Amino acid sequence: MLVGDSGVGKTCLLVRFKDGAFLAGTFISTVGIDFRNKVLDVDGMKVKLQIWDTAGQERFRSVTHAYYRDAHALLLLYDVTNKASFDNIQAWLTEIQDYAQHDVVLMLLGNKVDSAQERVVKREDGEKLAKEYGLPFMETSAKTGLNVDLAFTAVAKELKQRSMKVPSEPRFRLHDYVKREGRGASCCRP
Ligand SMILES: Nc1nc2c(ncn2[C@@H]2O[C@H](COP(=O)(O)OP(=O)(O)OP(=O)(O)O)[C@@H](O)[C@H]2O)c(=O)[nH]1
Repeated sequence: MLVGDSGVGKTCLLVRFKDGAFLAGTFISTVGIDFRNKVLDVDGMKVKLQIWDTAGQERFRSVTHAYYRDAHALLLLYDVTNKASFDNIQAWLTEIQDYAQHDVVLMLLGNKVDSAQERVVKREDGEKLAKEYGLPFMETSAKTGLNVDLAFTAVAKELKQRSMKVPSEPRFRLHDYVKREGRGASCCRP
């Protein structure tokens, strides 16, 4: 799920990743929520990502809250040419803490780095904030495509790894079940 202030470039980042194109021109703000699928090859395995693009505008906040719970990963964006969007990251993190799964994969992205002249948030500031919260961090450009595939692929890799991990403490063990049911446990031991 892509989250962050309105206008930071969430839709453009997704379109760049999905179609390899840049939506130049008039800014059409997302209404509510939208999604696109993309299948990625991660180390020889096909990983299907369903990517939800949320509206950054405050008035849609209650809609997006409902989607956090089911998100496995969040890309949290700010715009390097917009200081307020960077300052609001703290508030977004609070929101994520309140509504998302506690183990959600989270990455911080500073978008629009192609606009060097208008940049007001330094790379080091993004790095510092990410370090403070223990988050992976990248600077991206939906316009040039810089680091866009890299960011989504990093998330897909992490999700794939997690999905393949064998839980260290299985929630359900046949042996315990057999004992509880009063049947001879020995017959079911390997
Ligand atoms: N220069 C530059 N402009 C960008 C980039 N990404 C997005 N934009 C522009 O920023 C504006 C907002 O982009 P969107 O992707 O619609 O922003 P959003 O975060 O989805 O906004 P909401 O839907 O309101 O939440 C558009 O005019 C885009 O063309 C980028 O990487 N570089």
